[in-house]
Amino acid sequence: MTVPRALTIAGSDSGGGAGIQADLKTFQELGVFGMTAITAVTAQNTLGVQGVYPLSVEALKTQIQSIATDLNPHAIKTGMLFNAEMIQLVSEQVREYNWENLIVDPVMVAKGGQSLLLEEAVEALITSLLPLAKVITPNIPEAEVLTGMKIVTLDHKKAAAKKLHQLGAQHVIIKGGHDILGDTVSDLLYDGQYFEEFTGPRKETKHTHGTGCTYAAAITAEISKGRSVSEAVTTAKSFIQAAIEEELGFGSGHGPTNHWAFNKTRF
Ligand SMILES: Nc1ncnc2c1ncn2[C@@H]1O[C@H](COP(=O)(O)OP(=O)(O)O)[C@@H](O)[C@H]1O
Ligand SMILES: Cc1ncc(COP(=O)(O)OP(=O)(O)O)c(N)n1
Repeated sequence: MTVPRALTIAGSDSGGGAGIQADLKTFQELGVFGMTAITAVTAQNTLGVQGVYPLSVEALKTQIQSIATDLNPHAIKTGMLFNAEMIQLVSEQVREYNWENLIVDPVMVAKGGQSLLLEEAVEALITSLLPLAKVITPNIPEAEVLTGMKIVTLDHKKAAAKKLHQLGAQHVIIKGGHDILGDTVSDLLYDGQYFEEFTGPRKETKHTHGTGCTYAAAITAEISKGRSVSEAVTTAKSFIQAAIEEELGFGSGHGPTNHWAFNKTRF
């Protein structure tokens, strides 16, 4: 039996709700062996980010090399990449190792407003990494930065998704968490030909720290098992819906989502 394996290249969140920690918990819950290459260590809790400590490009390069030359991940996710040098390096290594199942979560800003990507790195993200992506998963503010378009309506979302596809991403998912408030939340998937919407009830809660990381990690886990992008997003949407609905409720600020809610019937 082949064990599905996924690599996350991202930042560490000491609070455990986002970043590497969210990715590993999600991989584990979905039956996927998780591996990590850490870009930066952050000091975070539910109130915000208290510190960002990037690793050297050399340290990142060696971590990815160690994994690539022995452990053969079936899918690779990127999260917080912090600066242009790290984006350049990851792009080179994705090409070098012929990694086709690349899921790019273009993390820019934490919920509390702290920057997790330097402004000057956006261009590298667009020109170097985005064209290598099988799937890119921006939220609305990230899609606005990447496209230079204002996104309010569904037509705006569709136009932005088309632009991101033209820039080279094979599949684009524009997430709806930042949409104008309604009873539902819809994520829009575009594969270059068709649009598909994934819709669920909106939960009124402040405990949404790490939703984007968790969702992209669930997509990555499913793709590492050989699922299609549409199948992977279907499972990921159920996973994040359960993780938000069954809230854990701790911390004085934006608490983490519940990574074991999706599987809780098994315990
Ligand atoms: N309040 C909510 N209720 C239900 N689903 C949500 C809610 N907020 C976000 N989601 C879902 O969580 C995932 C992440 O969305 P989003 O919040 O837009 O990303 P990010 O965390 O990157 O800002 C998406 O699948 C979105 O539909
Ligand atoms: C280390 C680290 N990486 C990514 C994020 C952003 O996570 P996200 O899932 O977008 O959730 P919020 O920060 O928006 O709650 C992070 N905070 N830390």
